[in-house]
This record gives sequence, structure tokens and C-alpha cells, in this order.
Amino acid sequence: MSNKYAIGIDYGTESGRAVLVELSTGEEIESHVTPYPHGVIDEVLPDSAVKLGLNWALQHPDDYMEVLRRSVPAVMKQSGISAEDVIGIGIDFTSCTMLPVDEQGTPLCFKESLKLNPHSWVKLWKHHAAQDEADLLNEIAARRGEPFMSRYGGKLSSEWMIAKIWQVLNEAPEIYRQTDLFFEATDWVVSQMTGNIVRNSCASGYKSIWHKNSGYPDRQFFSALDPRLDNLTATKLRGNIMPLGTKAGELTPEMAGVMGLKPGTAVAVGNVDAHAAVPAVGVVTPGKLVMAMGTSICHMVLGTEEKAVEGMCGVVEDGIIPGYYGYEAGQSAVGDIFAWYVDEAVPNYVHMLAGQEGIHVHEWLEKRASAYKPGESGLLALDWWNGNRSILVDTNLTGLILGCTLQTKPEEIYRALLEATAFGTRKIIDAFTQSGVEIQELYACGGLPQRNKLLMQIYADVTNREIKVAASKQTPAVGAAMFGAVAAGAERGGYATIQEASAKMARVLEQSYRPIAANVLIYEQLFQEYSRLHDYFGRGGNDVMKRLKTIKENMHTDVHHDSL
Ligand SMILES: Nc1ncnc2c1ncn2[C@@H]1O[C@H](COP(=O)(O)OP(=O)(O)O)[C@@H](O)[C@H]1O
Ligand SMILES: O=C(CO)[C@@H](O)[C@@H](O)COP(=O)(O)O
Repeated sequence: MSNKYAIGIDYGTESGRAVLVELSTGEEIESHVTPYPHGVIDEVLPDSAVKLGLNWALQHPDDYMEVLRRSVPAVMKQSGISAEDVIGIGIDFTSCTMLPVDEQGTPLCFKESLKLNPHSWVKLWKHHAAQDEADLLNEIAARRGEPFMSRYGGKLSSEWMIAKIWQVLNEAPEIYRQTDLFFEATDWVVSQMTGNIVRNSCASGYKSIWHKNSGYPDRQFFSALDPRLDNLTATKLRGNIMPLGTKAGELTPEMAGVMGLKPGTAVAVGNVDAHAAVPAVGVVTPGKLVMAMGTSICHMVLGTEEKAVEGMCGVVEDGIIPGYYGYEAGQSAVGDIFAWYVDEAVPNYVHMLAGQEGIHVHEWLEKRASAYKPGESGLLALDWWNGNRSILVDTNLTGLILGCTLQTKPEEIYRALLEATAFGTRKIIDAFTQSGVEIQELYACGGLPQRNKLLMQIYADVTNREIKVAASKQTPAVGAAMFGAVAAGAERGGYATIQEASAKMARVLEQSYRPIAANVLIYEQLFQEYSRLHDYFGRGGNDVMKRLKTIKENMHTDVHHDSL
């Protein structure tokens, strides 16, 4: 029998990437990246003068289709393999990235009459404008003693589905009324490929308060939020919810033509980006924390029991690997913080020197920052540039750098920012282990681990744990391809289970990062200081960050009104 292949597509924040993977070894034959033509829409709606509010982040649904139109034919062409031998497709996506569609599955923002309404567009995972709804949801759920709250670390994020839907209802009831379904973007793309409406258990579990045994919360809960949401789950969230690895359907002839593949190719149910990465680094058992490190970090670990962990994003049975409870926590900004610093705050001379050395500013800063010992700069930062997802679950928190003097150098600030994100991860690890979810080893994947060695050494030192690094630079896409192979099934040359696929296809680099004892000691001291700042600013000791944000929002509203 000829070699068989699957295609995995990873839909990130800025781009979608397709990889073509050989199934017996996991070898990545070809990959192709399509940057989203419209990128992240956070200022003005496309082709319009409609300005977006603070904390908005939207996307264009056609950008996702563009990835299918460009990247899939590209990997097929580059590889020269026959479409007959591609037996499965899997996709993974940022989440909760959601959109409203009509009865035909057409996104409402494609309609002339609705396209100027920001609520008709895709709300990206990092859309943070539903915080009021999230706060109220948490208050009402706590008052009612809703049992599901313990599965979500005691608080639901404004990034998740119900807060986002409620914001649509509050601010654009006409869009809510015209919405037939609210979709996770991953499920919408699968529906476009197969013609079937199938939701995936992973995104539904983590982001939409769905539970394998008890389903969604009852109608009384939704009525208590808002009587207009009473029947939400039976109407606008309806649809079969299927476990990961299930075949959602087969590629339609039309989409097969667009993608250069065969009609009938198996398509797996959608998945969440970070979660797809777990089997792709070979993690199918408990005790191993997988960190998907990119724009943000998602932390995933498996367990055999359901435990309550402060501030986790969720624990979902079968949510990552069938047969286990999958735990997820996360930091809403990591690479994004470093990007902010490089783009917005690094002095011009650094850009010039990096240019003269022919290296990227990140590399220049990393090189210089590596010359410092932990603690040597006297700086400490709080990594809340995009709020705090875990463990405080509060998007109203903001960033902080402490200890600057007239001598402070850009590379010292860069190092303090790297360290701050490592302390954020350490907080998450401590929350898990203190609640009885074991973590012995760390695995890292995503865009950061192979780009920044200093960052990885700092993480090993701050967490005092060895970190293994994924061999692939496209780990979620490889994981998605594995699920595509499982959807195709063993009889067609794929795999019967994700565990089998992982055993054959997963790969990590030989070189790992081990903690350096001297650094561990200093970082322990710095972490104690970080924890004091964390609690002071994050747990009500001083709500200055929130007061500043309120003043800013009020000023923004005034300025906006003045300019009308
Ligand atoms: N050398 C580097 N050191 C630290 N961060 C980097 C470096 N190069 C890129 N980044 C950051 O990595 C992030 C992109 O990560 P990636 O995993 O590729 O994307 P995504 O999170 O969208 O999947 C960006 O936020 C970027 O600023
Ligand atoms: O929240 C999740 C997964 O649960 C992510 O999709 C979100 O943090 C975005 O991830 P990226 O940093 O774009 O890889």
C-alpha cells in the first residue's frame, strides 16, 4: 500500500498554516502559511469608517476560507503527492473565536444590510469587550450556587462563548434575533468543508459550559442571566456535539475542488489549537503539562479525576485525550507582550543596532539580556498586558514594570518581561499542584520555544522543572492532522485512536532545558515578590488598575462624543 497522508490546518491569531503529514512516521512533508488578509480587526471595520470600541478584536470569516483556498493546494503542489493518498483533514483554531450565521450558514457580516454592525463579525478569542457580561454572569452563577462553576476555576472569562453572545444580545439585539446559530469558528469551517453542522466536545466543554453527561446549564440559569437567553442552548447553540477524533463528515465535491483534494476525504470534528498540540508532543497520560507558547500560552494537563483548581479555564472529561479529564489554564498575552515592547517601546538605537548586526530586534534583545543574571536588573514586572486569564480571570488588570532607574536598559526590561510571563506560568503550575493535579514534566510547543532560548531557560529555572520542546514548529497542525487520521480510521490507512497516532507520529527535540540550581534559588525569591504584587494588584489590595481603566474608558467615550 502506498504511503498515506493527512492535512492539519492550524488557525492562529494572525495566520492559518497547513501541514501535510505522512502517517506512518509523522514526517512533515510540506507546510504553507496564509497570513489573514484582514489580520486582527481592532480599530475600523473593513471597507468602512465604522470605528470599534476599546478592547474589541474581530476577524473576517473569508480569511479562514482563504487558508483552505491557498495553503492546502500549495502543500499538495509542493509535495507532488496524489490527492488519492490524503485520507484525512483535521483543523484546530483559536478559541473562543465565534461568529453568528444565518439558516444557510452564511456569516451575518457577509450581508450588505448587516456588515456595518460590528456584532455581525467574528469575535476573536481576545475580544475583551464582554467583561461586563462576564462579571454579571459570574455574580449570578455564584449567587445561584451553580455547580458548573467549580469546573471553570470559579469564574468564567469574558473571552468565552456565553459572555460574547450576551454582549451581542445587549448591544445589537437585531443581530441576535437574526442569528440562526452562534458557531465556534472551528465548527463553522468544518461545516463549510462537509456541509454538516457538528460541534466539537472540546470547544463546547471549555468555552460554552457544556458537559459530557449533563449538557449545558439548565434554562433557569440562562433566564436568570436574561429572560431573552432562556432558550439559547436549544436554539442558537443547537447541534450535535461530537468527541475529538470523530469524523464530522466528508469533503464535499465543491470544497474538494477548491482545496485540490478528493471528494469524500474524511474531515475530523474541529479542535482548539492548544489542545490539538498535546498528542503531537506525545502526551497522552497525566503528569505532563503541555504549554502552547505563542501570542498567548495555554497550559494543558491530563488527570484521572475531576478536581477544582482556582482560575483554571476548565476541566473537561475527554476534552483533550479520550479517557482522561483534560485541564486547561492560560495566560492571555505572552508573545504579544514581547511584540508590544519591540513594536512600541524599544528605543530607535536598538532597531538600528539590530539592523546593523542583521538580526531581528527580539534576537538582539535576547542576546543582550542573556548576559544578565537573574535579579541583576532590579526589575520585576506583572504580565497583565492583556488582562489575566489564569488564575485571576480578570481582563481589567493591566501591566506593570517595577524598579526602573535612570540606568535601566532596554534588554533589562525585555528580560523582566520574559521573567514576568514565566512567573505567571509558575502561578498556574502551583494552582494545579496545590489542588492535587500532578505536574512532573513540562513540554513546550508553539512559535516561542524554538525562537528564544533565554525564555525557555528562564521557564525551566522559574518552574524548577525540565522542559522538553516539540520537534515541530507547527505542533497544533500536526496534532490536527493526527485527528484527521483518526477520523479516516485504521481501515483507510489512518489510526483507530489518537493514542496510536501519537505513539507513531509525535516527536520532541533531543535537547531539553534543565533548571540551573543557582538561578532557581534567586528566582524563588523573585517569585515571592511577584506573588506579593500579584495579590496586591490582582486580589483587591489596590484596584488602581481598574480605576485607571475606568477613567480611560470615560475619557474615550467623551472624546468619541466630542468628535461626532
Ligand atoms: N524571538 C522571539 N522571542 C520572543 N517572542 C517572539 C520572538 N519571535 C516572535 N515572537 C512572538 O511570538 C508570537 C507568535 O507566536 P506564534 O506561535 O508564531 O503565533 P500564534 O500564537 O498566533 O499561533 C508573537 O507574539 C511574537 O511577538
Ligand atoms: O484560548 C485558547 C485555547 O483555549 C487559544 O486559542 C488562545 O489563547 C489563542 O492562542 P494563540 O496564542 O493564538 O496560539
